[in-house]
Amino acid sequence: MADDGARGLEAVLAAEADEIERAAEAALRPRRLAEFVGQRVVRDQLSLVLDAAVARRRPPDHVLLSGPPGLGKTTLAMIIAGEVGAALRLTSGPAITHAGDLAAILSSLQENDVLFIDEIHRLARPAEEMLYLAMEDFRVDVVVGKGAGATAIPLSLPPFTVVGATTRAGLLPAPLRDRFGFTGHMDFYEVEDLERVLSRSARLLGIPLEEEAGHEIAGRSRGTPRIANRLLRRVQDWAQVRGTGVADVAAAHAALTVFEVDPRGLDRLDRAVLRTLCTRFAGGPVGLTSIAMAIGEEPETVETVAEPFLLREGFLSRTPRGRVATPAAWEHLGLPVPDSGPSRLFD
Ligand SMILES: Nc1ncnc2c1ncn2[C@@H]1O[C@H](COP(=O)(O)OP(=O)(O)OP(=O)(O)O)[C@@H](O)[C@H]1O
Repeated sequence: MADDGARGLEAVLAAEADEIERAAEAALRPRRLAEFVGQRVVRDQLSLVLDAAVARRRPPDHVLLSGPPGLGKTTLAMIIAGEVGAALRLTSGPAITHAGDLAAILSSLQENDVLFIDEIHRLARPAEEMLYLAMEDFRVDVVVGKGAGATAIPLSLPPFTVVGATTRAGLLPAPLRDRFGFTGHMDFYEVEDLERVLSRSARLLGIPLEEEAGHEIAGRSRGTPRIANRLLRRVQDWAQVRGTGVADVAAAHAALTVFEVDPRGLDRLDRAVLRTLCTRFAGGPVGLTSIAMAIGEEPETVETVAEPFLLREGFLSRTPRGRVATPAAWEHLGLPVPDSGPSRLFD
């Protein structure tokens, strides 16, 4: 009982912390495309699509944004709505458990609304089918009644735009993917772009940020603006509570040490994945689920949060037989690289 109570409290505290994080994040979101840093290709493509829509006085084509978490997909959806002067409705694949939930959302849309569906790859199949009819024909069949007496009443919808976000475009069924007029592939940010994100955020947070400190934080942010902003807020905490009130390089080093973000930007989760792979599974190959279970995480968290970064940084390799730690991973953890290490990659 006491344990349940403690877990309950932990969940409440975690939810509150999440809420605070989300509010802090929202305050730092760019509102216009011109303020959106980096992702030059997607920005250019979007700007063309949006300008054309405004010129034609038509809602823009449906847009799919794909890429790892925290790169700005939600921000871009908000920007799309803002740039064309439309209202934004937000939902997500996991929130729509029945086709009826989606029918309710669709039938309440106003002309030109932008409907943002986060994690669109997690929509249930019946909802997915309803969505592509709505996207193509601006129509939804509302089912009235139950069993043999049920009838589908077609309801026309006003023109609207779907912005779908996915961390895994490959999981989207082709018929749904094909309904999007444009897919923006978002990639990790360069350090220089993150430095620009940080200096903008520091201005908004009212904390003086020294250039060298900005460079240090950006280098440890795993190519991800969400992480850059989060680390900046921790550096701000340190600077204001234990430092001089300025986010200088000493504050950056000290705060990032306290929060266990190492010089290559690996955090606890990344290191847990690598350490488990090296010490419990002898460097692999090993399946994703085994790694996730060994560290008490969801396979999806390991796959979408830690793995893309570890792959990109050359710490991990994916083979048909499972994940393998590269020599760089052993070295980073300060472990001797096993002789057979490199050759196992090519088993
Ligand atoms: N290009 C950018 N310029 C400035 N800030 C950015 C940029 N991209 C993202 N951010 C900031 O990073 C944070 C996370 O962005 P956002 O929520 O849009 O990411 P996301 O890709 O939708 O993530 P998820 O898929 O996990 O919801 C926001 O606070 C936003 O202000």
